[in-house]
Amino acid sequence: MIHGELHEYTTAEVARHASTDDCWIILGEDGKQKVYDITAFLESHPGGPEVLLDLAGQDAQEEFKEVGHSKAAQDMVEQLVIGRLRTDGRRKPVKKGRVILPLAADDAADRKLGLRDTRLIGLMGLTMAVLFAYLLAPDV
Ligand code: HEM
Repeated sequence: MIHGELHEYTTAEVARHASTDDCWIILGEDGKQKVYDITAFLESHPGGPEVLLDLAGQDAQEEFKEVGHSKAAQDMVEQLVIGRLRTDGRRKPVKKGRVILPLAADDAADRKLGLRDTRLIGLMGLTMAVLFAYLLAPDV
């Protein structure tokens, strides 16, 4: 298929194809993403159908790269292309269940630490005040 003639799909359209009998994914670098119908390939995927179904209807580029797929796998992908992703200049939508969680947990830990620090500083100030009051108090 000639690249220029590929049909354009939106992320919303791709997202509607997310089941075992109708499964699309998005692959490719930002701005050059393509849409793939992987329904017929699910069962023959050497990595199993589950990993693909988890990403059904979504952008799977990051995960595809992380696995370090062979050149043969990358060539295989191109047999399944059905169109291009419509790019509207916006950032990619954040996917559900991404690595955002540990970061959020870190944030929470930071906030907790901040609160504890504030309390500690307050307590130190109070101790100093009492100490000074005691030291500076006129002798009886
Ligand atoms: C249409 C897209 C895909 C094609 C054509 C494809 C093809 C292949 C092929 C041919 C292999 C065998 C190893 C290799 O040659 O690299 C493989 C393994 C694997 N793939 Fe995919 N894959 C696709 C998408 C994905 C995605 C999105 C994931 C998401 C995590 C994934 C996860 C894996 C895993 C975990 C293995 C097993 C690696 C191993 O056992 O060493 N694949 N895939």
